[in-house]
Amino acid sequence: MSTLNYGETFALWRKGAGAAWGDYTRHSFVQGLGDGTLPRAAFLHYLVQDYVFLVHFSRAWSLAVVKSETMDEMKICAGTVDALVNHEMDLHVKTCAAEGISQETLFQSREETANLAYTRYVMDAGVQGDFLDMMAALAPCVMGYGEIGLNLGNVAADHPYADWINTYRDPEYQSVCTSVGQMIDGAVTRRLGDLKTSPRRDHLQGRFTKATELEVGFWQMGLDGA
Ligand SMILES: Cc1ncc(C[n+]2csc(CCO)c2C)c(N)n1
Repeated sequence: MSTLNYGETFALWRKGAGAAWGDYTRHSFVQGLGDGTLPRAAFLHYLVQDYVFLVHFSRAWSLAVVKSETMDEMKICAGTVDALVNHEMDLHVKTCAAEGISQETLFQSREETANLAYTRYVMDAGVQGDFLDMMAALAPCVMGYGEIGLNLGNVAADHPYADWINTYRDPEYQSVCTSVGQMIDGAVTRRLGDLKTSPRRDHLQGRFTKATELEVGFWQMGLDGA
């Protein structure tokens, strides 16, 4: 499985999350994206909420810049903030505009509880904890979408969700997952040595698993609110 090259720490956390990881990456929302049966209303509901999500996620990655201890950590985290603020959020605005959702509607959308819970959980991991607490809470988002993109595989150009799927299947996105995974491995070694024997192992696993569960809640919100 190509998730192997997302790093050792991720592999350990992914396994430790147990059933929650499959609930996230194989959620019925994801199956619907893959086979094209996801109702458009559910996708758009998700996209609008995801815009608000990305706003707060950018704030969280910015806090990770503050918590960085090396140039490598700082570069990856600052690069993610740049990608989110200057590229990915624009893409949401354009996709929504193409679907007849105005910028005004997007900006005024009400943040749903499942959405708020996830991003504020990640922010709090950083306020209360250190860089590793943040990485454990941020990793499911980055790596999960990479794995979902690979799982969904090659789709025809006229598939209704081809753009979405290809964004995450793309080698460019896959290499982001690899770099983030390497950076996390380095950050763990630097601070803890061997994660498997570290007293912080369970706490960090708890953060990763909780964030994974919050991703499940996010997909469910997309389906329920449509
Ligand atoms: C709910 C939700 N979870 C994950 C992502 C994916 N994602 C969010 S930020 C980012 C770039 C690196 O952090 C990626 C891939 C999303 N859009 N929405």
